[in-house]
Amino acid sequence: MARISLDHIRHAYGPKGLANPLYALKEVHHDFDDGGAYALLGPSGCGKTTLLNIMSGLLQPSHGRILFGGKDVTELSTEARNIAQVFQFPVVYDTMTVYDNLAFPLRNRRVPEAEVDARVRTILKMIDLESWAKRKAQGLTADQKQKISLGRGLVRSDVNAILFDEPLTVIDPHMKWILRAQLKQLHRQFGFTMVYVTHDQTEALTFADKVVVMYDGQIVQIGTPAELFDRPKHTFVGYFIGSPGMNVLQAGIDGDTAIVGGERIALPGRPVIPGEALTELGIRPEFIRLTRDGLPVEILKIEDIGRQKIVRARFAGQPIAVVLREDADVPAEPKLSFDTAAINIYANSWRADYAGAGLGG
Ligand SMILES: Nc1ncnc2c1ncn2[C@@H]1O[C@H](COP(=O)(O)OP(=O)(O)OP(=O)(O)O)[C@@H](O)[C@H]1O
Repeated sequence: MARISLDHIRHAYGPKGLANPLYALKEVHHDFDDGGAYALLGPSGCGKTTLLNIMSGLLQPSHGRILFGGKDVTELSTEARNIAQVFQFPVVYDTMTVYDNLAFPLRNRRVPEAEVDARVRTILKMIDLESWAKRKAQGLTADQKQKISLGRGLVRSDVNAILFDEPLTVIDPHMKWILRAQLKQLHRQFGFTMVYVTHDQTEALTFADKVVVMYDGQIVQIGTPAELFDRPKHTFVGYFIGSPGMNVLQAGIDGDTAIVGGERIALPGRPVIPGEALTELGIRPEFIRLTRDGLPVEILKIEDIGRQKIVRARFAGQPIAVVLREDADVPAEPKLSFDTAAINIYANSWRADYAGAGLGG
């Protein structure tokens, strides 16, 4: 296992030496800790696969270096980096048995046969294909084949890291939960450094200790699921994590008060706003209540989604969502109350710290 350091990495596809290249990765400067379980989360086209392929050596970055345990591996091939990689679609040898497919990476490295057998049996059990061990892979379904790909990624215990690129896309939903839980358990047991690409927030939040949120070729926040929920660093994180996402309202700032369409909202402190920034107020729907006293609001509709109600409303001319417990009463003429401590202020889309309030970070 190794710490993976990305040292000022940037990447542009297409011919080298263009005056104004279009960067698929703008600037990534970050360390992935030895033994960490990370998810790279973001929408389609934000650069997740590009970043993963730079780590594995499938792609050479246009700028910057990549280090494993402090050693520069930028010029090294995938094989020389000693990485296991699992892709979105199955990569299996159809003419080999399921057992031999799993044994292949170990036999390739001349691991003693007794050890090969022990490891392959463990993995067969994990992916629930024990009864298929002696059958040729060509007869399997796409999702069984993908389980073999996953198993091949996990069979070696001596890799520097295991990289997963949306590995559960073709797996049925029930099996997804099981495999994800097993990956997590394997991580706890063996301490592999794991990097897992996904655009699915549930997948990212359940798998990873640290979620790396990417947007438009940049890492916008790295944090625990709780940090991403409570203190989104960028309005995109607020919007992308959570369902519905964070409310983002255009707001003016007057000391420790936000002004939204003429309504004054107390803040937990005085936000530090650089120069002429565009300012917004962010609050998650879970931290707004409908009360008898408070700010005027127009209710548009109430969606009952089982254990919760989502209230869609208009506040000071802007759309707003409120999440209520299923049994919560909505007063006859409801008003809005914000949980002051849960309000984040954004300047040019980035979260501003509150001066001296100890809420930064
Ligand atoms: N081989 C390529 N040549 C040119 N442009 C590319 C190539 N691969 C990716 N891109 C572009 O680079 C950007 C980042 O793509 P990337 O595949 O890394 O994103 P992603 O977040 O993994 O998306 P997805 O979830 O759809 O796979 C996109 O604009 C994409 O069109």
